[in-house]
Amino acid sequence: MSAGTGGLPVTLLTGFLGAGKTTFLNRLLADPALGETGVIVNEFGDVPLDGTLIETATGGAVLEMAGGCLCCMDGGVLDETLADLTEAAKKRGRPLSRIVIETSGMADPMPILGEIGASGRVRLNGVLTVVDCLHGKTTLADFDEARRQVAAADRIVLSKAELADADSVSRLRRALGDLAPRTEILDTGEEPTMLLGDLSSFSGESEVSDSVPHASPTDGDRIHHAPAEHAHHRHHHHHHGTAYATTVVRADRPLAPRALSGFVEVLVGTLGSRLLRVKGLARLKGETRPFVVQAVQGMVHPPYALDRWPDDAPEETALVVITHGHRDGEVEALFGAFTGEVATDRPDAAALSDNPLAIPGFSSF
Ligand SMILES: Nc1nc2c(ncn2[C@@H]2O[C@H](COP(=O)(O)OP(=O)(O)OP(=O)(O)O)[C@@H](O)[C@H]2O)c(=O)[nH]1
Repeated sequence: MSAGTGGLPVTLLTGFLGAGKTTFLNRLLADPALGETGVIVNEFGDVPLDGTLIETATGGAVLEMAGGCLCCMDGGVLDETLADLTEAAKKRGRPLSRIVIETSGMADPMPILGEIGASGRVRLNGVLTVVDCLHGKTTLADFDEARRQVAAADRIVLSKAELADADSVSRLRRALGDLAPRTEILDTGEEPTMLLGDLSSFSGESEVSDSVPHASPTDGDRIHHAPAEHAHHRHHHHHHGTAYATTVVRADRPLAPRALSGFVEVLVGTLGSRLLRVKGLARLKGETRPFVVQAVQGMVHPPYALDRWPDDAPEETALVVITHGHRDGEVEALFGAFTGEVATDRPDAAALSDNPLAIPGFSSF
């Protein structure tokens, strides 16, 4: 994407579900050389976690948009958000020197780039696309959104290289080279200024057409914007309504760690390639701190504790599960089997008797 002139520079940070966008962004934001950076985070699913994780890591100004998808929103929503973020920073006496927009993992970058281009107040610095070395190759083969994210990149940043073997990283690099032959591929370990600096000197695939190749703040301001309804979905290249399903499972009682880990492991095993993402906070027995729970496709990442519960989050377990292809109630049924929580969208008796894992006594965790 070629950069515009004038206005505050905006970098679009994209990449498929769980690729490592937030982790990478936290690393970048920790570098004082980057100056005051405003962040707009867009998550799919109504448990906003990325904003909390970024605030926790940086204490910076974060403006969060949760529960919708930026590329499906009405025109003008992003522009208003950019204005609010800039104003809030000015009021704090810390004017911004750049803005990063982290898209949701299923976002098509093109409509968002259109919105940035239409905004008179900012200029596009470029598009950074994070690609996960563990899952990138299959994700690129299976999901149009992932290919469009790569095709739009000015720079591609590889994450999780240390978890993958050298051969699969080379194969991934070749696949990326086919999709975006002129785009530089870097590692998340590069110098932050190199990664987030002026991207305009690197020309990626500056035109993304419809013919994308088919492969087989502690003191920060946080403003919540209500997402537009998906009914306003414009015609572009993804179909959240049908292809992806987002389920939120909740429990207000503290959970036994074994029940939680059992749920996540069996979910991964049962859903197989249909499972794309699990993330959220858990309230565990004997713990006052919340635990961050994360899985990306078949990989369960180690949970860790935050120092405290976010101010705006209830002290309860709330996990977002994103699947590709949906069977009604299956995620809720598994959660119920491990935690003793009944599915909320079905009559309790049915939820329990249909439960494939209802082992007597097990739900007493
Ligand atoms: N080992 C390792 N783990 C990583 C790396 N990058 C991300 N992760 C882990 O991968 C999981 C997902 O990372 P996130 O940064 O939340 O990914 P994301 O792209 O922001 O996720 P979504 O916003 O849900 O699409 C987390 O458990 C991270 O700790 C990496 O380079 N190495």
